[in-house]
Amino acid sequence: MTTELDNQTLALSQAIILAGKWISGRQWVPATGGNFSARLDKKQCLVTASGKHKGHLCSDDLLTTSWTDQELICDGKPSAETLLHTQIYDLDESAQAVFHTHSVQATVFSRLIDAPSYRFNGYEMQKSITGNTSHADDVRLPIVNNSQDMRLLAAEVKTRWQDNPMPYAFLVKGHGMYAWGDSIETAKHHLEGWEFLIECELKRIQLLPLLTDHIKQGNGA
Ligand SMILES: CSC[C@@H](O)[C@@H](O)C(=O)COP(=O)(O)O
Ligand SMILES: [Zn+2]
Repeated sequence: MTTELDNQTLALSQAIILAGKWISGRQWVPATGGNFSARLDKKQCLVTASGKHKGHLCSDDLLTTSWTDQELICDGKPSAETLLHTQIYDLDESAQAVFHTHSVQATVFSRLIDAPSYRFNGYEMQKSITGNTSHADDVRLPIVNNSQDMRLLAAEVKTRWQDNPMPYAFLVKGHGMYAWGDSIETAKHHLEGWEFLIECELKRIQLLPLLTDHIKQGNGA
């Protein structure tokens, strides 16, 4: 049993380290921003240690952490935002991995929107988010206000979830994105899908004031 757990921990650590290199390569975790985790069981996960560069993680930077409600038990200093990860695991029993990123596009976009969520519609890539089957359907990305108090932020996520289960991601205003999935691979797909959708929408918003009827009508004969 112990050997089995060690092998599972080792495999998940390696997968998170690789994901960190990929995410860092996309410029989504500058400096020591971002944090990652993978579920070990119902109330235990492997989470990145606080203050590490997420593109250069080693296996010692992945800490086994258990929790009950908002109490964390860990031999070490887990991510300052671990409570958001554990909140997601508690709210979504299917969640197996959580990635938190600080991309420029998600950070800027979240600051432009003065509403609790943003509606995406018309993008084929909406189908990269589990449960979405058409570009023609709406998918709303929640935006929660930032706070340095993780208990407060986790409680806010819980309240918002109870109103509307979240589409495997949410934005924290002026801060970044949380994305998750039922495996490390799916969590990466959700992260990449949402980053793509945000980038498209941000570009569309930027270009809208420059759009002329001439361009709209196909740029002439
Ligand atoms: C570079 S400061 C960013 C932190 O305040 C925080 O938002 C973050 O994402 C990383 O915190 P960490 O404790 O390393 O997991
Ligand atoms: Zn952060």
